[in-house]
Amino acid sequence: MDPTPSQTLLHALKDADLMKDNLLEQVIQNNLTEEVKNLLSSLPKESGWMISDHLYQYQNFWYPAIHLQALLNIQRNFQALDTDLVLVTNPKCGTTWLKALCFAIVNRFHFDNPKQYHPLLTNNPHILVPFLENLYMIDQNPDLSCLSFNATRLLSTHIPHASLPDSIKDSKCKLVYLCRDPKDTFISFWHFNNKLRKDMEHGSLEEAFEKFCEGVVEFGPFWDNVLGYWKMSLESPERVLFLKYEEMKKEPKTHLMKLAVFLGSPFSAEEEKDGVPEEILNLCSFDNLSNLEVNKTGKMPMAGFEFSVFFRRGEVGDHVNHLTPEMIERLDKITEQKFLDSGLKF
Ligand SMILES: Nc1ncnc2c1ncn2[C@@H]1O[C@H](COP(=O)(O)OS(=O)(=O)O)[C@@H](OP(=O)(O)O)[C@H]1O
Repeated sequence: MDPTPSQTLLHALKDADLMKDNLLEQVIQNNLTEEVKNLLSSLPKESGWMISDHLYQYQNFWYPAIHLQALLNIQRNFQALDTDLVLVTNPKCGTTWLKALCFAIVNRFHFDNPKQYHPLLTNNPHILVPFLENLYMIDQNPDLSCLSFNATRLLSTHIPHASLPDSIKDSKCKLVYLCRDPKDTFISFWHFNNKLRKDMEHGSLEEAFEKFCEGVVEFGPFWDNVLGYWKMSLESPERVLFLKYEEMKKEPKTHLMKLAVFLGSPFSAEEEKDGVPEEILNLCSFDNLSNLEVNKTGKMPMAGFEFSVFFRRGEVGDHVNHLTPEMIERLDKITEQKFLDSGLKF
């Protein structure tokens, strides 16, 4: 089958910097179907503060055009399997870490000597556990057979619960949701955006903060994205494991053990004695991953940006170095109000 014009363009741009010369906008326009172009013209629209020029509100959440196209493709065509494992996050909440941990847990019997060889040593976690949005961005119905590495297909998404495809809602597949303090999430977003935009205009932190507070951010409002999965985890704890980045940082081993049990692959007493959980934690640690050659110099296929943008500080509380006390108070108030009566706290 001949490649579509957008596939040809993407191929040619494989190593290019999409952020330069507005190439990203060209790719986006090339990949939108007439249906989505028409839909976009009817949706509420805001100027974006991340890499996308604009965000569109669909089913109460905000998306760049290319992700809206992907969402419609996913809603229409993605067929979940009961054995799938879907990792869900708001962007910048620790997705890369969660992907690495889950990949290492689920595949540990294939690579029982991670010091010798492990795919995480030579591949970025986003390659091993791809975003559904990326798979469905260019292709309306991509071949997912490459994901069947073993019985469990590992996938990830930022799609809010309300917009998940029916096939995920109706299947028995498991979901792990990882959330993070919105103040640190916003700051992580802010730095990520600036790295991607390089020498292009960044806009001010204050403007971006205002948009974030209003909920205008990819796959946001942040709080609504969290609440959808929080409620599902309360209703169906066997299907959704709800985790917090801060708690994982504080007690990594406890959470790794919890993850393994939830994923149906608990560590045996012998594995514990042999220090397998510690080995996995070390393999997936910020220090280890961020210092691997692949993550220092490798690039995200098609998008062209460096894998290093997924690693910054990996700490809790960095927002105090960037937000004023007034900003902190404002975000905390919004969080308190949004999570009121939900039992969720940060
Ligand atoms: N292994 C590991 N352990 C702990 N923390 C880690 C790890 N890898 C990445 N990070 C930090 O996670 C932040 C990036 O978030 P995401 O991975 O969710 O980004 S993305 O949504 O996939 O683009 C970003 O947080 P900040 O440092 O606060 O910006 C990364 O540094």
